[in-house]
Amino acid sequence: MNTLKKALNESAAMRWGVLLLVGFVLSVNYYFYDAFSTLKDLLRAEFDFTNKDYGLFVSFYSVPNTFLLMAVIGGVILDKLGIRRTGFMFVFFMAIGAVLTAYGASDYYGAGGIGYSFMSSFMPNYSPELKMMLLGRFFFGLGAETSIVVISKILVKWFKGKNLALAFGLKVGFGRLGTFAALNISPAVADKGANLTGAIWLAAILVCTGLLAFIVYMLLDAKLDKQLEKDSNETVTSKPFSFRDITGLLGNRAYLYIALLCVTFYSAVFPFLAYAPDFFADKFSLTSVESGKLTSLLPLGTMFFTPLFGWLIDRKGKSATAMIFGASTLLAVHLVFALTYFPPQAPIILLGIAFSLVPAAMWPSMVKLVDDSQIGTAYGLMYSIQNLGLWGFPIIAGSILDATNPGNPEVSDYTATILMFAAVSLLGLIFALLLKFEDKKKGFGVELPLNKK
Ligand SMILES: NCCCC[C@H](NC(=O)[C@@H](N)CCCCN)C(=O)O
Repeated sequence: MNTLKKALNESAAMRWGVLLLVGFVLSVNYYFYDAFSTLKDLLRAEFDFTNKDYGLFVSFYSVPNTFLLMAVIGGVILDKLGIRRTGFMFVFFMAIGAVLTAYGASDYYGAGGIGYSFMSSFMPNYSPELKMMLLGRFFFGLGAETSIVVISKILVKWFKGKNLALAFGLKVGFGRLGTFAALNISPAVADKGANLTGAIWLAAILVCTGLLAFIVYMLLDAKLDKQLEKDSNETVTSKPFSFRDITGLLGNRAYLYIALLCVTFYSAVFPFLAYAPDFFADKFSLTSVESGKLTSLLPLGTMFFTPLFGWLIDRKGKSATAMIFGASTLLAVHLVFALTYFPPQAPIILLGIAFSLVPAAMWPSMVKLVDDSQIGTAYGLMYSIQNLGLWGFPIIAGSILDATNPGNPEVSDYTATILMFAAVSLLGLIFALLLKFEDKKKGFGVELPLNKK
């Protein structure tokens, strides 16, 4: 009889339970990120947000990750402090940031609550509400990006050798579920402005429940470590972090092209999504609930398509071609949105296909381009570069919108803004093509099935 007790990660039920738990943390992260896109008009009506103010608010998520290189540093901290301490710290930052944002939008704060007079004492062009919400978004972003890296490491710990690729595909699916929920729930709760703060507090409370879920995960993680008779500190990498790793990666043309594809592709999707409900509402005369539902077709499709494309690419390869196809589709969809009144349902589904193809092909391709020992730094750096776009493009989009719609009217013309997203998609397509040529020249094997390095 086998007297040895099975380790927790040997149990399939435990593994999928862990995926549910950390998937929930990722869902609330994406929920909060996307909860404001259907509230854009209400923020304008309630707090006098210009389009640029709104863009600034969306982009503040990326300030710590880009300018303080937090996505890279977070990965280094993770390797040093381990999953539990790093995860708790960064999910906590996320929760603090979410609560500060909701506080900034609350009636109590607006009526001169704690911090109001301080926030009124500088930069008078920005309202005290906006400044408090920016501070919140900063801490939320600081925690959110590194917590995504922590969750990847948790999945490796529990699923290595046991459906890891599927677990990663489902992880992205959990993120999209959060976006889908935000686009549907947020405008319904806000009730045309009657309960705007309620919708923001709901998003903040969800992030706090994510912190509770992470604490539950920490108990399982500690138990697993005990069973494996090793402290998570033992996961420390033997190789210390060096800035030369970064310069080395940037000297690898294939890495550079995939990082540039990452920033351009995601900049034409996430910042677009932040404006999409308002764009659809204005162009097709929809209510915020209807335009939220329409936009949510995109994350709904990606929930299913991303794992499916991941599974296909695992077996058939053709990652570089998939990225070219995804980037061209994105370009075509933005041109249709900008220049025609074609019913938006079909293009948004196509956008969902593009938004599944590129992530499913791009993230795993990294293993073909860089050495295993550099993979953490390679992803961290790619996140930081990506965040540069997630920081800049919401502001650029808002500025174009303000410039082409003087007087901040209720119904805006989005043509120039969406053409800007089309131009960014075109750059993405060029980088995808360059990646394919570079791969052909150097023989990295990006087109081969993933299990053949
Ligand atoms: N293993 C990498 C998965 C990344 C998924 C990717 N997310 C990001 O790129 C984040 N850095 C940015 C998220 C911003 C919105 N929440 C994705 O496709 O979602």
